[in-house]
Amino acid sequence: MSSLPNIATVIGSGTMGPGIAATLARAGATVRLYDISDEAIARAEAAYGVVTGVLEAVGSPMVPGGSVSFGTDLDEALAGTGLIIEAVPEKLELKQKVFADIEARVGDDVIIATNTSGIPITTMAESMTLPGRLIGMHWSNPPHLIPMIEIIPGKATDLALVDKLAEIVKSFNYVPVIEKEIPGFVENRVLYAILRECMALLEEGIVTPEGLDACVKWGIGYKLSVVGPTRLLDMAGLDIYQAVSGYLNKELDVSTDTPQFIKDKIAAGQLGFKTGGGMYEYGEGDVDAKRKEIITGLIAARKTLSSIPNV
Ligand SMILES: NC(=O)C1=CN([C@@H]2O[C@H](COP(=O)(O)OP(=O)(O)OC[C@H]3O[C@@H](n4cnc5c(N)ncnc54)[C@H](O)[C@@H]3O)[C@@H](O)[C@H]2O)C=CC1
Ligand SMILES: Cc1ncc(C(=O)O)c(C(=O)O)c1O
Repeated sequence: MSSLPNIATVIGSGTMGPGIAATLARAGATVRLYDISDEAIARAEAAYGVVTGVLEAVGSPMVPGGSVSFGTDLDEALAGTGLIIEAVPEKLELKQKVFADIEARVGDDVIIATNTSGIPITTMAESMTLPGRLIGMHWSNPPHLIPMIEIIPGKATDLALVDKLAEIVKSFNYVPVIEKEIPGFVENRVLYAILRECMALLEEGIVTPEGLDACVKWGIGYKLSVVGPTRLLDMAGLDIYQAVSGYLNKELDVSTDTPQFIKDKIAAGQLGFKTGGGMYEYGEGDVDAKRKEIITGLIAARKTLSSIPNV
């Protein structure tokens, strides 16, 4: 019998919600996708169609009986649910308010998971009536394509939940990675270490954005998609790592704030795809074309990576 509850609820239907909901539905769950905004729900219904096409394209197995419904009624969204995944904006007070609204409506045994990118679970749970039921469940974007989920218990989390959630994640063929709590968790700590150095190299004019993307994609991304960083050290030689890290680590960027040029872009309304310009400029139709290219590339890469041994 699947460990995935029959009914699951996703709270927040923005960038992450539709892909999470579709993944759970594909595994057989009746999923309710809830948002406070009618516009967000309308966008999510459209996004769900696209996501379903992507899941077909990667050959994601479909367990009969799964479905997604969309709505702005919280009572309806939570009725009979066994698993709630919160995916509202990354603001502590907002998330705590959402947890209070949920706890007032569901039984004590319902799991509440948060897709926070890195706010400590312990801090979020402080305002809860039953803090033991909150657990971090960090999906990576796009959530219907990246088959890995970080599981992070806070100090108060009931430890039985860790194994239970890991089984749920395995039930839809994703890899659960169980971690100790630390700000940013593991994935974003590694990603943000890379991004910090990348932004410093751009700011200092060491490399162009095109050059940086090519270097990181082929020199680092391609390799690391096949061999993880620990195995990579064995491949390179620990002596080489010692020799290079001995002079290089002290040269790496250690700034603690967001780079000024990024702040300037944000102040000028340049947020990336969502505003038609960011690190790159996009003309008419370019954003849609780039999004398609990225999804097509991720589908092809996932198929290939799934067919080779896990080294
Ligand atoms: N965007 C990304 O690449 C990733 C985001 N995350 C995390 O997932 C969470 C959600 O992120 P996104 O989907 O990007 O955010 P988003 O801003 O795209 O969507 C959030 C949605 O929540 C809705 N919302 C706001 N208040 C609400 C409430 N009280 N009840 C229900 N819905 C409410 C908004 O209307 C919006 O549709 C954040 O914690 C974020 O840090 C995690 C992994 C990747
Ligand atoms: C830039 C960036 N920041 C955060 C996240 C996240 O995992 O929360 C992602 C992502 O890809 O998932 C990201 O790209």
